[in-house]
Amino acid sequence: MISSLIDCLVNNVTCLSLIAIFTGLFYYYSTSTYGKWRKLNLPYVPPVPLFGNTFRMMTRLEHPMDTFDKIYNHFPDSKLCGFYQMREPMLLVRDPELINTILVKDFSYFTDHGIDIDTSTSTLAKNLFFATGQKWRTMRQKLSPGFTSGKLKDAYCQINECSDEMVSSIVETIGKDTDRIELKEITGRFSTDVIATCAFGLKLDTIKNGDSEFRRYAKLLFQTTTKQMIVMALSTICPWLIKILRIQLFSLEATNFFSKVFVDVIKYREDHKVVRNDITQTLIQARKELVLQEISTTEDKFSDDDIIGNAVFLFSAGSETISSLLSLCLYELALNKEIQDKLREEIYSMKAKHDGNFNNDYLVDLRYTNMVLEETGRKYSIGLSIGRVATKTYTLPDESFVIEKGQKLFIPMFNIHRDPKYYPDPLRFDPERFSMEQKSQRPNGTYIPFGEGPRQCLGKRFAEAEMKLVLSKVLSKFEVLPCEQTEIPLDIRSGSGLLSPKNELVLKFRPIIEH
Ligand code: HEM
Repeated sequence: MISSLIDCLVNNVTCLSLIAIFTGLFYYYSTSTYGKWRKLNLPYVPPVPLFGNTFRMMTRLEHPMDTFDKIYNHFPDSKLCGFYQMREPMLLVRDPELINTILVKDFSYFTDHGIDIDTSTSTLAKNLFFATGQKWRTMRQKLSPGFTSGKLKDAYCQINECSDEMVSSIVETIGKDTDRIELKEITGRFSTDVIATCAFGLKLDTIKNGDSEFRRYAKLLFQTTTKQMIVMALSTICPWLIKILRIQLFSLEATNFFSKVFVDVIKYREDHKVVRNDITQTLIQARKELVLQEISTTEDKFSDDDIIGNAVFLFSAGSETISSLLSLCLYELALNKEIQDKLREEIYSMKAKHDGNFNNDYLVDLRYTNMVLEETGRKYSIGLSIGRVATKTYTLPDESFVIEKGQKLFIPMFNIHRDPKYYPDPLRFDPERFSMEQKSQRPNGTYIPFGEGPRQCLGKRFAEAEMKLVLSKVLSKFEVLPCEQTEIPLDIRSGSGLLSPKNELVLKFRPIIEH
């Protein structure tokens, strides 16, 4: 009896000791990085064990936009401050001049995005955005020819066709029973059709025929799911576990769907010797040089998966981003009638000047439209932030701080774009902020919706041309107005990885007679 009591006690003590040791080790591990900013004497937001400063974000109690807003505003007078994303020490760069130095002048120290992702687990992860070092440099060089102004000119005609389809679809809807149009859906269908035809020669007709698998899967790729949040959390706590278990970050269903489509497109073009002046052709050329001829070195080996991964990335980057920004632009135009009228006046007069040719000169002449789009990109920086990692140790130009190799940087573009120091009354939609005069008064690094420097968005010019063309067509035919279903103010905390309207975005479309 006594011996069994002793056994039980010993067992319990062993068990409790093990739990205590494990808890102690776990606590130590989860907080072991938290001394970094204190030691470096950098202002920082005090972290909580394991979650750092991102507990509410990681548990989805708060949108990332709100989490980073609080961190950004914590130290209004600091150039740099620290925070912890789970246990990862992050350096938040608040100073625009320094941001510009990092992105442009001293880019060679900060060439990578600093996203921890095991590219061997998913075809989709093998794309330019996640690529690092020499592999990024080689692939960027191969893909850039697909986005030159010459290639863009070839795309105008296809973008115009899709814009006409969008106008017809609005006319059809209005002719039926309602003049209310839900913008997220129609702009999403439009941008899906544009990227499919311009980049891959696929005529999807999503606008005419309703939802398509392409649109469904493209949306899926940008959605931040609970699984993704868990994988992201795990990748900062125990990255080795993700590697061992080969956990996929992206939807396998969507990855398989797109992989099959693009394998088929490339195979068809090669088998039938079809040559077109588009992004697929650029990818085929990259495949020839990097995969088939193996021009690359061992440091940057490429496989067919790299080609497919980039095709899928370009497809999704080209559809979801434009659809969000276009919806937000039309929303602001509906709420700001004078700006809309001024924009329409410019479209009419430039159409007359260029005899109705929507060519490059026409687009260059759309100066006010450009200002409207710039202001949309400022107020709604859909990417929220830009990431970089120091690929070499870097001393700040004023020698006040050393950024050590491997340090991840967080560039808060959304917050800079809404900082009253650079943009007074930041929630007011005012394209005049982008007049030559006002622009020249702002420091570099205060306007970066597409990033900046050698790693700037590859599709920037494509995106700008596409939005100018579709606005030209739609606003020539319709006046957009708010209605009782329009959400004011608009909540942009959507569940996708991008900032975009959380709920339906409904506007009233009133046909106008073009003069
Ligand atoms: C309104 C539309 C868009 C916005 C606001 C946007 C924004 C961005 C941003 C902020 C980056 C990161 C830049 C950096 O790290 O400095 C980026 C990268 C990228 N974007 Fe876009 N983008 C848009 C449309 C597009 C389109 C239409 C495409 C292609 C069809 C595209 C392709 C890419 C690629 C390939 C990268 C990675 C570049 C690299 O790492 O070298 N984007 N974009």
